[in-house]
Amino acid sequence: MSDTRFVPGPPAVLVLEDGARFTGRAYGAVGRTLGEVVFATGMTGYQETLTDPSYAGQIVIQTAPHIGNTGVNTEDRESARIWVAGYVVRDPSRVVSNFRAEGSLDDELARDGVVGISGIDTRAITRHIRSGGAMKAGIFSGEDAALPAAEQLDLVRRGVDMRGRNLSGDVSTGEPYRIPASGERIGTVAVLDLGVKKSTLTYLSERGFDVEVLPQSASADQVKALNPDALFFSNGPGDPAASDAHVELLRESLRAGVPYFGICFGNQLLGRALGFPTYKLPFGHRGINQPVLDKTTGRVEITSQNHGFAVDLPVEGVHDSPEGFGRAEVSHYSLNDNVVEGLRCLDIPAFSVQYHPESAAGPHDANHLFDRFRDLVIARRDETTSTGDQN
Ligand SMILES: NC(=O)CC[C@H](N)C(=O)O
Repeated sequence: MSDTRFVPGPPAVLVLEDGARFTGRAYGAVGRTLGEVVFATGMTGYQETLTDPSYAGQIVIQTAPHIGNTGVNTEDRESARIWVAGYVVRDPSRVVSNFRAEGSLDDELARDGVVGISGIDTRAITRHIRSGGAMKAGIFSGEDAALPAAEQLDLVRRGVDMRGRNLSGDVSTGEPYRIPASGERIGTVAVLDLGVKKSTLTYLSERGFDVEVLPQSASADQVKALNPDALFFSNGPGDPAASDAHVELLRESLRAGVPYFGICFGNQLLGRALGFPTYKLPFGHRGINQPVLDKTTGRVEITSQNHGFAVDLPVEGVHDSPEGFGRAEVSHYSLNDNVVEGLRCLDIPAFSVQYHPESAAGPHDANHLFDRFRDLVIARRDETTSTGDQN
């Protein structure tokens, strides 16, 4: 148990684009931050949530009231830093109490310069957003808390909209790197890092892939130079409609018959590559208790999710790809609201899910999808060996 004690910071205010104001105390860094306000319903796993790069540009409201109890540790980080644009909590733990803790969340937020606010009725704001939709917001603390309310609101309204936003360059690795297979080696997977989480790379390596991680700016030639047995696009922040270069990169690889698996942003980009549009959800899905039906097995999985956009397709039926990639179907959908949660191509070796089979945080119901990917790659390899197809 650490003796790090949380002392509530100076007054702070959360201002929403529609004019709503909620007062509290500074938590983490003191100052000003702007972003899109969204809520996450996970009862555990705040550290994994905060270090998920998909949250870049977003002010996250945690509906679980008590946050920070177990502090922070190196092992539970999903990336090198906290990525949320701001953090809104009800009741930060006064003490850190866990044998794995290396420090407090309050200090970690401050270290990464993340402005937060505590003492907020997070459930009330969640209900507000549930009816009003995700919107722009700002947290103002310290000197910024004293700015006139009209000025604060003006700053919030002039903030950047998540629609049309490409944030991949902010979160992706600058340089390629490699993680060797830790299981029995089956081949090489090229991973386009659009904001990848550590757990995803671990799962891929454990399934026998040498994992070649590429920056989001990678060219088709860079991918080809690796002669990969498979391609993977990660989760990531931003609007999939603003990622044309990634869509083109994916199309080129799909045309060459390279097996593909995508998670979250990688699902939206598969949808776009096939020629289907994406759209913005009213308030998104963020939490670790989201029920999804896997149509291919008839099983329900309780999944970890974090998305504000989705692929626009009817969940029933088979859909012809307007881009000439054959037939595709919705393989998974949300049992809460029928939103598309997975795609499966019937004529090319490609599939993807909108949710997070790597969990972290969340239940492990969907981990088997990494096996599905490995099996797809092995099947494709056996097929090309027997037909002499060198694609
Ligand atoms: N976790 C993700 O990959 C999120 C994808 C996308 N940025 C969305 O909000 O829908």
